[in-house]
Parts: sequence; structure tokens; C-alpha cells
Amino acid sequence: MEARAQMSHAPPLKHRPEGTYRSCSQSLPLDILWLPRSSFRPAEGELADCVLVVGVSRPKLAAALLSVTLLSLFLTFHVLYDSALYSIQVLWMLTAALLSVMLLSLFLIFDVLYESFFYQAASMASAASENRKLMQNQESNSRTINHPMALRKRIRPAKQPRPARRLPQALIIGVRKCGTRALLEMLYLHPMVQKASGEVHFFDRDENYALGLEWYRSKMPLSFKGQITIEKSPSYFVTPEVFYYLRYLDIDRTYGFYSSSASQLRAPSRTICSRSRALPSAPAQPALPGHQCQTVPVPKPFVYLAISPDGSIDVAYRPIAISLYHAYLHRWLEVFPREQILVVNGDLLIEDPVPQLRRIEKFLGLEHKIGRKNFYFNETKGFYCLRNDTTDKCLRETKGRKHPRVDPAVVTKLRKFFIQHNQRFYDLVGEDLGWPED
Ligand SMILES: Nc1ncnc2c1ncn2[C@@H]1O[C@H](COP(=O)(O)OS(=O)(=O)O)[C@@H](OP(=O)(O)O)[C@H]1O
Repeated sequence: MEARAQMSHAPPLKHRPEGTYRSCSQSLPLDILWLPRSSFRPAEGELADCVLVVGVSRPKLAAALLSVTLLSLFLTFHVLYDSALYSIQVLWMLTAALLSVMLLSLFLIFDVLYESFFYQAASMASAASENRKLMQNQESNSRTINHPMALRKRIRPAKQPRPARRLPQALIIGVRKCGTRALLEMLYLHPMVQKASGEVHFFDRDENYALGLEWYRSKMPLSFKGQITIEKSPSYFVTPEVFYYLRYLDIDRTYGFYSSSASQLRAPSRTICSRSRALPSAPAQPALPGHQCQTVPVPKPFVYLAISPDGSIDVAYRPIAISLYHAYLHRWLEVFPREQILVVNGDLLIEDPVPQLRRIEKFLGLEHKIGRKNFYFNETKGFYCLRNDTTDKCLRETKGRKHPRVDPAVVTKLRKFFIQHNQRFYDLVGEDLGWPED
């Protein structure tokens, strides 16, 4: 992660306060320009700190050189005529000198034109670039002052950066139903992040793993060098085979981890999903007038799934089992150093995404880009929705659903049960996540 390029924290040029070269310029008849000293070194220059630059713009330089060429041509013919007429030896030498001046001027004219041409070609190429995000980044890193007088290095036509499919450098490994999709979509607001669109399940499904790394890579989005590719498959967190596979892989091991106490109390909605598949022969609901008859399974109430007849919590019930985070995290910690795993509290991400995203940007070595401007609270949905320069977007209706009411006594019982398990988890991560205890 340290090897990842560090980006400048200076504001992009277009957002800088007044005080660029314009505020330094003097209205003089000559081509004289005062540039801020900061334009000659990395961003942190005092804006009042100016440097005098005297120069000639490219068109004027070309015109001056052309005049010298024409004058030399005229003089050459004149001298040649005189030397032929009077056979004076010294005039031949003068002719040679004039010819040299003319050739030099011609050479300089071509050089100036060549440079202008390629400068324009490079600008056009970058304007037409498909990679909007990368361009934003390049713009923010740019220190170029766009003025014909500004000193520029000779710019050859920029080699267009080539996108490629890259293996992920960060994974969101879980926990299911804790906002993993929300987190991935939020991170994707960052111009240096690319996301795999679906859950790839490479490390947790044998049939996918057997297809090999190239298959895994083919499932990744196109990205530019320096961008981070992220994939989320929440079942990685709980699948033991993941460790077997990850241990022998030679990929950049920088992994994100996402967790929340909420999965424990969101279990009812999950139950409804799984029961609808588990009980295909459940009794059908009466058809609504004007609607096609559908088989709608009646879910078993959550309380009967989570609590055994003897009153104990049923740890074999999957939503309960996967909420024993310490049981899985300790396996991850056997493979990855603690500092390669970031624990994000899903409840906090729901309440206020920006501070959590700041932490994640820092963890991934990214410049802070995602801010309040990228979110608005949707009262109807009851969640934050996402916004960038072009679109507004809420997560689909399958995310952020209305949950059935659970008897408060059951909630209290579950919370009590989880106190010791959460504590073991806090001990492992070295942080108290403050999940409710009653
Ligand atoms: N901004 C925003 N909008 C909508 N939903 C949000 C958001 N942030 C977090 N969440 C919570 O994400 C829960 C779904 O979690 P996952 O995406 O991890 O589900 S899944 O495991 O991939 O099926 C989803 O759970 P449900 O409420 O049960 O649908 C939400 O509680």
C-alpha cells in the first residue's frame, strides 16, 4: 500500500483562490508577465511571491524569424549580384554568412512551428480522452499555467493511457446484509476507484476458483494505472476455503473489511428471503383481483428460527452463526496482518457516510475526494443516496427495505447473547465498536 502513488493535497488549479498569474500580471505594452513563484515549484508557493518573465509569444517569434530570413534572402541576392558584377572576393564571404543566417532562421521557424503543432495535438488528445476520471486527477495534479508566455517543456503527443483489467487491490469481504453494496457504490464516487459490477465469488466457490486467475481478472472492470480495483463478495468473510486460496495467491494483499452489529437485528428480512427459497411448497396466498396467482411462501416467524424451543439462541441458524464475527476474524488475522484489514462500522456508515469514507480513502492511500456534496438524505427511503457531477442515485429497492417488527424481548435476548461475542471481536480488532447491549 505504501508503494501506491501519493497524490498532492493541493487544491486543483481551477479551484485555487484568486491569485494565479492574472493577479501578478502588469498591464504593460511589452510581453512581460509576472508569474507566481509557485508556478516554478510544487504547489505551496506564496501567491504574492512573483517572478518576472520576459519573453516573446510563439507567433511573434515566428514572424520575427521570417523577417530575418527574408531580409537575409534579399541581401544574399543583392550581394551575389554585386559580387558577380565586380568580382569582389570579400562579397562571396558575405554571401556565405547571409546564407548561414537564413538557414538558421529557417531552422528556428520550423522548430517553433513543430513545437506549437505538437503542443496543440497533445491538448486535443487529452481533451478527447475517454478517461474522465483520470483526466480529473491529472488536472488536479497539473501545475501548468495556461498562458502563451508560460514556459513549457516541449510536449510530444501524450501517450494515451491504456485501460486494462487488473486484479483487485482491495476486497470488501463482508459481512452480508451490512451495507457492502452501499459501501462499494460510495467508494466508486472516487475517481481513482473502479468496481467489479457483481459479486464475483472467486475465493469462496470452487467452480469459480477452478477457472483460474485469468477468469477472475476478466470479471474486473477496465482501470487505468494508479486506479484501485475493488470487488465485494460478502461471503468471503465466513468461507473457510477463502484462506486456503488466498494464502497461495501472489496478489497485492490489501483488503478491506466491513462489519456491523446491524446484521444481528436485520436478520428478519434476511429470513424472509431465504425462506422464500427454502419453502417452495408453502401454501399459496389467495390471488388479488386482476393479478396472476403467485405462490407466496409464508415465512416462519423470526423468533422460532433464532430461538430454540428450550429458549437458547440457535447458533446453527445462519444469520446468527455469521454474526459471531470473532469466529471468522481470527482466521483472517492468521493470514493478514491487522493493519491490512480495516473494520468499518456499518451503523456509522448509514448514519453519516462521509467520515467513514474518509477513513477508507486514507486506508487505501487515496486523496480525499468523496465529500458531503456526494450525498443527500432521501426521507422516503430513509437512507443517504449518492450524487456525482452527472447523476443522483439511490440504491435499489432491495437495499434498505422495511423490516418486520421483532418482539423487543427477543431483541434484548439477542443483544445479551451477543455481548460476550462482540467483546471477543472488539479484543481482536483492538477497538470497541459500541454496539448496543440491551
Ligand atoms: N445508503 C444506503 N442505501 C440503502 N441501504 C443501505 C445504505 N447504507 C447501508 N445500507 C444497508 O445495506 C443493507 C444491504 O447490505 P448488503 O448490500 O451488504 O447486502 S448483501 O449482503 O449484498 O445482500 C441494507 O439492508 P436491508 O435494510 O435489510 O435492505 C441496508 O440496511
